[in-house]
Amino acid sequence: MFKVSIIGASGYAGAQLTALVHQHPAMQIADLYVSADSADAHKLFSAVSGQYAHLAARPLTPLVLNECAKVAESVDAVFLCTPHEFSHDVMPQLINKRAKIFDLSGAFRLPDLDTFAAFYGFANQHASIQQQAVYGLAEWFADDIANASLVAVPGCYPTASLTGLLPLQRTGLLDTTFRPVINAVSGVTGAGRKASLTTSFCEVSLQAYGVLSHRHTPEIESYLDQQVIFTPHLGNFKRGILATITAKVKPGVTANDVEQAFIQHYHHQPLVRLTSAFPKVDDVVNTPFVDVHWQVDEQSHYVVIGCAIDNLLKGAASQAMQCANLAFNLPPTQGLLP
Ligand SMILES: NC(=O)C1=CN([C@@H]2O[C@H](COP(=O)(O)OP(=O)(O)OC[C@H]3O[C@@H](n4cnc5c(N)ncnc54)[C@H](OP(=O)(O)O)[C@@H]3O)[C@@H](O)[C@H]2O)C=CC1
Ligand SMILES: CC(=O)N[C@@H](CCC(=O)OP(=O)(O)O)C(=O)O
Repeated sequence: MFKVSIIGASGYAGAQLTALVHQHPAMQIADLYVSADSADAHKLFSAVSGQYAHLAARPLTPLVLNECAKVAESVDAVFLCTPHEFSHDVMPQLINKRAKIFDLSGAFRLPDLDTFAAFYGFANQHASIQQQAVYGLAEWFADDIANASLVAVPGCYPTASLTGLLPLQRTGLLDTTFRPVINAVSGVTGAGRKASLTTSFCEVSLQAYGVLSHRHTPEIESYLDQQVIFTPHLGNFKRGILATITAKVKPGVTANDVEQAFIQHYHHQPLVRLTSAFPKVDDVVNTPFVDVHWQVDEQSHYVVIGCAIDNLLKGAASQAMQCANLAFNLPPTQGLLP
């Protein structure tokens, strides 16, 4: 059995991951952590996350910062489901110990440190750690993930966006003079569990935010190798992301070329479902799948691609688990599908 500790276990992503580890046949939970001064310190996980009230009673342990190295020495995997700043600050203590590290935050996703500072508002001061980080988009970087000591698990919007665009980009079908336009709507859990005015029940109403400035724009561009226009929206539902992407293919590219690109890249990927109609959020919520569908207009060369995921699963916890399965040489869907 692989021993696993989860830091940030009381948050939305951390609680989901805790449940996934619990049901995984080859993993066992060692410790669940919250911050040293957390209001939830010493409470039971099952009491804080009532959805998991049926799980065995486990305390949320306050994490003493200078003891993080010990955590990484005592287990096989550490999942960080914590704010970007915390993941950044703690990483020197965690990395290159016994544990493989899976960081769900954005701290180590952007290889270009100037871009990182511009979009995150603080500097990534660990350039050598950044060089060790592997991007955890499981279907696309499986070999690197298998050998990584630090996996930077992608953001939820980039997972949906890159899954839709990479097949066309990698097969050279995209008209690169046209920036793909990504409009995506996320459920409110995407913003995390902490109370805020923007995400309070009476305030949430479908609205664009982060227009032309969201930190997921450079993340998508870094791994697509192509500039995009990305507009996120907050929707008045709890879970799920629907990304609708408008791109242009090169003149002469047919609908069949586009279909073959998706089939070639995804026919052997059990968690990518090429659906027969544009995807619905409800079909992926509480599942580890990404659903993908597209339509091509051969006259105008436009293609519209729809991708749906559960932001807390394929957009966070189940993708982290896919990465851990790859890193431990386990079947990629183990613990994720019945
Ligand atoms: N929600 C989503 O859809 C997605 C989130 N992510 C990323 O995953 C991470 C977690 O997100 P999410 O679950 O939404 O956030 P939440 O705000 O719901 O949870 C954050 C968790 O981190 C803990 N925490 C905060 N500060 C510290 C600290 N200094 N030391 C240890 N634990 C700490 C919190 O507990 P406490 O404050 O009580 O200590 C809580 O358990 C973030 O980096 C987010 O950007 C990535 C993809 C999708
Ligand atoms: C609805 C909502 O607020 N979503 C979050 C993205 C969640 C995510 O993917 O998180 P990280 O990239 O931060 O890890 C946002 O737009 O900031």
